[in-house]
Amino acid sequence: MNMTSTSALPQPSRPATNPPDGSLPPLPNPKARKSTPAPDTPRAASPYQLSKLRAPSSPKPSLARSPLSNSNSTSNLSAVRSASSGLAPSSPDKSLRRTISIASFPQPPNATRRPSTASSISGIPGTATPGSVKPKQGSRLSTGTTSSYRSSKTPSLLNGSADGKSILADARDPEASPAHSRSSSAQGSVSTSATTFEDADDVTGTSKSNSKPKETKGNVLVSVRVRPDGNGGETSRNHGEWAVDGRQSLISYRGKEGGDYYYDNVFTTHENNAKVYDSAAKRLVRRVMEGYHGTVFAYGMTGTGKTFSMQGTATSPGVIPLAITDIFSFIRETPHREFLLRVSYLEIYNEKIHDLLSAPVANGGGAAVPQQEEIKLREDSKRGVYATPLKEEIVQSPTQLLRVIARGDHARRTSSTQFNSRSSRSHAVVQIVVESRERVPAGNSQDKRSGIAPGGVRVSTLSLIDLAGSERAADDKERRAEGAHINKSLLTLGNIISKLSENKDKQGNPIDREGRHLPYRDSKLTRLLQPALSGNSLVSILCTVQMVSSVNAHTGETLNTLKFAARAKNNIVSHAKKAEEAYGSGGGDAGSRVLLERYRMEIQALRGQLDTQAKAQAEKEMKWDEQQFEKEAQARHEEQVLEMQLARTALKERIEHLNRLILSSKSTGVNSHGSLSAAFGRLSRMSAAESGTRSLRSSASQSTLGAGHSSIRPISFMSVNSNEPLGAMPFSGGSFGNEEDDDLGEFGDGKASLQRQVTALQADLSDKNRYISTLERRLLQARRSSHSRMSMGLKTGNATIAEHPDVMALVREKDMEINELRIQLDDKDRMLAALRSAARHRDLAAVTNESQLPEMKPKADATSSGRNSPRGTSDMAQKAASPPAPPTKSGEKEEDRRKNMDEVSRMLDEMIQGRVESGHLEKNAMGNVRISPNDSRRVSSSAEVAGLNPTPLPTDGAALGSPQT
Ligand SMILES: Nc1ncnc2c1ncn2[C@@H]1O[C@H](COP(=O)(O)OP(=O)(O)OP(=O)(O)O)[C@@H](O)[C@H]1O
Repeated sequence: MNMTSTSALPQPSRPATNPPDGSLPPLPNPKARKSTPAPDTPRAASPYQLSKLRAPSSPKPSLARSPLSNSNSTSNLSAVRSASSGLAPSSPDKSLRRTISIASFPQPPNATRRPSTASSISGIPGTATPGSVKPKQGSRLSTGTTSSYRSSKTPSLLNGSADGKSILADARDPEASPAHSRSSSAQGSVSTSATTFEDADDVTGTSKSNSKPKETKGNVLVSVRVRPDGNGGETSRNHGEWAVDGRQSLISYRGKEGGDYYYDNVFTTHENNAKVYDSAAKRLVRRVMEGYHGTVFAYGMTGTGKTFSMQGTATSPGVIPLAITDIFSFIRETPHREFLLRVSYLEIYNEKIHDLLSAPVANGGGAAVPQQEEIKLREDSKRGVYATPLKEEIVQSPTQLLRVIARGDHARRTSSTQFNSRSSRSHAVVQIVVESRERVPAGNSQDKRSGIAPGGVRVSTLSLIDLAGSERAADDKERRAEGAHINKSLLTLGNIISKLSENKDKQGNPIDREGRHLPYRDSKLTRLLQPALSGNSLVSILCTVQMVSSVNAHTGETLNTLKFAARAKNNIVSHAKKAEEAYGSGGGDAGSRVLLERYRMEIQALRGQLDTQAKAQAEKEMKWDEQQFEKEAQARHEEQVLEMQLARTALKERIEHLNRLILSSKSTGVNSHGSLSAAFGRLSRMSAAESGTRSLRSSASQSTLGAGHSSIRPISFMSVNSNEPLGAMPFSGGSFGNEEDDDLGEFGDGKASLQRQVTALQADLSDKNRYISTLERRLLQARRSSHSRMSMGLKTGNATIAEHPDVMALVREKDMEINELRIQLDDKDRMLAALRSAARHRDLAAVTNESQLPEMKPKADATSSGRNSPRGTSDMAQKAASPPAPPTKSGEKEEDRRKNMDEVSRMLDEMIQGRVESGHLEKNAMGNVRISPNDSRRVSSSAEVAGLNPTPLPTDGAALGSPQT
């Protein structure tokens, strides 16, 4: 997460005018200090493999050559260690450090060093040499020819020499650094405590300094590191007029203005970055984690190894990466507190402050990167001096932190100079703000939920500063301008340090011994360092020098650096104390900048919101459930309504269909005369009983019914369509023009399903069938009644005639005559038919005989031709009717005639028998026949209604009295 904020160097939570009472809790320190002036044995590699990390043999390696991604790998670390160990593979001072990767980030290496028998004095023989001071065992020397600077071994937070005095206090302080030996890690982590040296002075906690030690000066560490010769590393211990005694922390110069310079640490050319870190920065870093502000800065001439010491290389990480590793080690090993880290990175270039974390990534080659908005320095009573606006990034792992810093390094301005192919042209300030708070006990869920911790939030700042190197005027104009700014700021820094005193004005501002204000505002660097220089912070100054005997120019610069270091050691007074714990966003030192507190409050607020939202959500869900239930009920209701509607629609359709049928019936009647149509509509469904009195002349209708009309056509229509006289119908005729429409309407109705239509039609059909049967019955009745009426009408109509017996008799007589004539006529017809039949038979027999008797044919032909009588049926009939022709042979002719007569007789008998059977004739016992007494009446009736009686009644005739007649 990125966040823009402001950054400032450590600021006291209490006024600087109120120094702490008594001694500060010291770090636990081993009592045995053994000098381990091992060669520059590389410390275990750290993940700090960044763009600006420089390999000793290959300055300014690119980022691509040292990918950060390898940083966390234990195997890589091992590989790096083994590779780097090649520098002194057979050294008797070979490091015994053991580095084990723990969990997700690398652990600081252990410092288990054997007491070295090698001399820690570089350039100074183990034995006294002319012009030098022979160091005494167990004591520090302060002899010198011209001057002598001695580090005040004051019991302090940083040098651990106060341990003996404050052991009880330290034990009571739960937040003091864990025991120096952290080898108790469950995962096998190793000690992160500083490498220590066996030193009698430290054991007793006393100093052999000539001057009386000041308590608070122990909070400032000053170290000098000698860079190896540039010609392939350190090859000679002889620095000419210089003598370096790492064990004694002594640098002696035997030239002009020579003297002995004692410091807290003097690192020879053999000592590596790990040693430098352990001795110069480690304790400070751990104190920062405990709540103190701390500042580490590297000061020195260009090319002497400031950046090398602060950043290191991939194989030899410097102070910054080792500090980062230690920070996370501390966090991991301090489970009772929780931490929040944020980091910012700025540079002061040409007296302007730039945010290196907001800068766009440089396009390679170390070219100057266009910077964004300039950062201003501001000051307020609470925060002191701070830069704004400055981006701060919250980091959660060493890798992440290293990446952030690597990004800043990449953006930092560097250029090639006379003394350094990749010279830093700016002062770079990394600030790591550490917020910590007592962790809520694990079981206390109530407190955990409320976010209320036993203590407040403590905020401390670790400032890691790589200053630009002082340098002589360069040939290049740009370099000269940069150098001028750099030199000016460094000069200001030196001036301020030289004027530092414990004096303060009434407002608490530091003043020099003459009562003048210190010129912090003369440069951005001193302004930014003001809180640290004013005593609010633990301070560790690492001065780098290079002693090249052949280069005289270096001597002056080296002496200047050594003097700067000596003044810093003597003048800077630190009253550093633990930062106050902040409660709430408004209280305490950091106030609203305390992210941990802000986060706590934010978490609380968010929890509250979460609860509210959860409640709201629950209510919403309940409402939603209710709504869903209602919706479902509504849906069910709607479904039911729909079903009902469908049912109603179906019923309606059925009703409409039925109504349409009714209307159709109406329309077939007379749509223009509704009353009759309605009547007929009803009539069409009337049962036989209901319509029994109605008369329907329907012979035509009957024929129409069977005439192939559509079975679905209403019967009423068919009845009417029969062109019956209107007067004969129970209704008057009308327009049938709607019939087709009705039919179309019935079947063109898309709403009714086919099934319903079929059902309706079936129902209709059955209705019509019933109606047809009713009509048929009625027709039958009508015909019967018609016959009876006609008979009755005849009787009724003849009533007057019957009143006249003569007329009646006459009529009867005439009727009888007519009947008799008819019977005779019929008989004659029958006779004629019988005769013709007989003639046919005869002709047939004749033809048969001729075919059987061919020899007789000429005779027969001759006979026939001789009489010229015609042949054929008519001839035969004539023969049958007329007397038989004289036979050519008497026997045959007689036979034929007899046959013909027999046949005629038989036919007549059959006819008479038929009459007798039908009742027209009566036969008595004698075989004689006569006309039946009832026959005359039947004949007359039949004559009158011949059209209705298809069977003609034969009348008796006297001529038919016997078959012989
Ligand atoms: N102790 C050392 N051991 C090995 N090489 C070193 C050491 N100190 C410095 N160097 C090498 O010397 C060169 C210059 O070092 P460095 O850039 O750190 O100097 P600097 O003081 O930061 O210079 P500047 O002020 O110009 O930035 C680099 O190549 C670096 O690797």
